Amino acid sequence: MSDTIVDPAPASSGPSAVLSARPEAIRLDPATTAVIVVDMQNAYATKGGYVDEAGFDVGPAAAVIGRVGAVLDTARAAGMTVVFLQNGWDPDYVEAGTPMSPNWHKSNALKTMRKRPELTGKFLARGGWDYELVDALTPRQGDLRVHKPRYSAFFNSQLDAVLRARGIRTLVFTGIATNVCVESTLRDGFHLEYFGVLLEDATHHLGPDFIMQATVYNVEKFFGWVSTVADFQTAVSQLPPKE
Ligand SMILES: NC(=O)N/C=C\C(=O)O
Repeated sequence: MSDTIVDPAPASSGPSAVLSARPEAIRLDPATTAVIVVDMQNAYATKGGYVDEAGFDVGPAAAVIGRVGAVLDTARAAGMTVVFLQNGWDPDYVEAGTPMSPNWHKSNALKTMRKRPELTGKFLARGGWDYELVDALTPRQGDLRVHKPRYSAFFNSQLDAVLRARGIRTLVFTGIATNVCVESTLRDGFHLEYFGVLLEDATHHLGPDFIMQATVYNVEKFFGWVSTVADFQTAVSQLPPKE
């Protein structure tokens, strides 16, 4: 582990915390840091939702819900911005695209509904249970919600504008799925000059375990920093509480 501390907001004069991370520690300034909660919707974290019905394992999501909640309590107390992302489309699936869109071909939600017509309209439609955030992670006053129609939250969404308007420089990632929407958004954030931190145990992947390891390797080596919920709590809980 190196002694370097990466500082995304060196001009900031307020209190900051140093987060233990790989490959280097990173300074978190609460005024310029947002916790991004990726798609903690029934679709991705609850039995009977889209990924469960499509054959993926949602079992580990229950523990992730608790860990994300703990991260949010710590972040809100320190005055960090909290952004909930919600993946999906309008109830008529216009935003999902036509066969001219790769999304129409690759989305396992759309494919499962085409294969099992009795499920048509159930998955990821705004206004439906599957699209809703899990009950335990209901947004609080001051938290932001951003709708997104593709894996990366930086495409066809308000995310970049919302973050820039608040002077956010650092994005702390939690949510599902590590290897799809979390990684896509962290990567695109890197290309837009955001500093991305993955709290690995506050995420869950879709697919075999090696795919989680691949994302962690990619983030640590190429796109950002990797840390844990306990290290985030230790660092951020030492900050003075927000007035
Ligand atoms: N939230 C996600 O990572 N979603 C992954 C797959 C999908 O939405 O089909």
